[in-house]
Amino acid sequence: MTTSSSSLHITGGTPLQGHVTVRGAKNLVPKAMVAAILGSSPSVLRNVPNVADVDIVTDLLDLHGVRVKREPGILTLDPSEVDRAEADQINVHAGSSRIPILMCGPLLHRLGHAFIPDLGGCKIGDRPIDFHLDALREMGAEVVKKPEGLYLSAPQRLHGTKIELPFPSVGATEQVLLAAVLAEGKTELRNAATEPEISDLIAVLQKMGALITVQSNRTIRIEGVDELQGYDHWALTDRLEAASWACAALATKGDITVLGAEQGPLLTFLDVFRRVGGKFNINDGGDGSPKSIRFWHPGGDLTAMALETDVAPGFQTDWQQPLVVALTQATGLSIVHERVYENRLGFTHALNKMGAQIQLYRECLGGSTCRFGQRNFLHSAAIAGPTKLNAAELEVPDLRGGFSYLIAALAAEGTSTVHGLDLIYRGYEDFLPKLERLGASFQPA
Ligand SMILES: CC(=O)N[C@H]1[C@@H](OP(=O)(O)OP(=O)(O)OC[C@H]2O[C@@H](n3ccc(=O)[nH]c3=O)[C@H](O)[C@@H]2O)O[C@H](CO)[C@@H](O)[C@@H]1O
Ligand SMILES: C=C(OP(=O)(O)O)C(=O)O
Repeated sequence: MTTSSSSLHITGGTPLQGHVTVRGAKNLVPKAMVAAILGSSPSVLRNVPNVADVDIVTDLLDLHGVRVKREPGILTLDPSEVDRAEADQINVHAGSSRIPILMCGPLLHRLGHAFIPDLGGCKIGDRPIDFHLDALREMGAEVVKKPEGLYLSAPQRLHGTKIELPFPSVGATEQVLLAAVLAEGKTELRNAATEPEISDLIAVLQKMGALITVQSNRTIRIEGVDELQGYDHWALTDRLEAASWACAALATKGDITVLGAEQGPLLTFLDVFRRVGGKFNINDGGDGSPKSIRFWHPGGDLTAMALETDVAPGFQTDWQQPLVVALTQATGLSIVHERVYENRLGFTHALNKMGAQIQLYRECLGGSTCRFGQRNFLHSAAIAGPTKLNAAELEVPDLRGGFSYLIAALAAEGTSTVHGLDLIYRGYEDFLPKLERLGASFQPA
């Protein structure tokens, strides 16, 4: 049954089987919406999922005078009357998403000033925004921090500069792109992130008329132009959601076909999935049918493995939590070294309550060192398996951790209760109807 309750009783033990459709990426769509502010004509964005960040950014754009028309899967964004919004109106969205910080460049270009509320997003580390603010200052912005949020102004047009990020941050790379495309002169960004969602944002900006050169050494060169047009763009599919369903298939001994999933952005995940013992079959749409990837557990034992999360093209940190649930069912000792966020393994305590054997370490396990090794964070895990999982009472800690608890409850024996499901709507469109169609057994708590 389908429910909008924020707590569920979930009865495990049934392999998930069937099809789910995955649409545009949570980590691209809201940013492409922000990019529309830069255009001097309307933009059209397609393959848009119903996730919370799209609602939040729709409202923020609306507050700034961007007219957003929503049809199923399609947004039309008209920025012809961009205007200032009051801090107290914007602050309705304080603490709800990470996207508002990316509005700095576009609002500075259009209005000369911007107000940015406190950011939200998953509590998986400190998540500072120093790289963002340093880059904006270097481009000529003035930033004033007040208790209610950040006030930015650019008395003159932002200007190009040379920036080197201390770490290839996704958000800071996007910040520089969105600020540099209309800046005066050239920007050189070194140590940039290269996630597929960034390539897709660059594709959006290129359609708008931006001059962006991507080099092979994490350097991006942007030559500012005087004007950008609107775009028409089909958002890339959410590779993070696709991988989550793959892990659900593996952990529940199921068989799930993810419609919309594409091989390219999932290459690294697919390699790990195969090494653990999962099977997959890729339909790249060559025969005219929709693109999809079928993921299944072939029976027999899964294989423990060591892996480290990393920036692209490495193993994406957002894949880590769902995979850990599957690794509790693998034979032997798996090692997971979380190198992107200092605090993304806390969700494993609840898995241990269910019967998993996961030990956390402050050291960098798995071969390489990272920024967190000398700083006392529990950022490596050793997972002994296979372990039978038993039902438990669970509270969703964050987006991926929450989906991981759903998987764990569906793999466990007995009926679990999962609270705080609202957080999962940040990144998983219609996840309850999808689970229902896959044969999951649940009811409102
Ligand atoms: C909305 C969105 O797209 N979220 C994604 C984005 O988050 P987000 O863009 O916030 O992640 P970043 O890549 O910026 O963060 C990576 C690391 O850099 C650090 N850092 C970042 C910025 C900064 O100014 N200072 C700083 O120290 C962070 O604390 C973190 O340890 O990329 C992450 C890494 O792929 C993903 O897990 C998130 O799903
Ligand atoms: C960490 C994530 O998202 P956000 O950056 O929006 O918190 C995520 O998608 O797993």
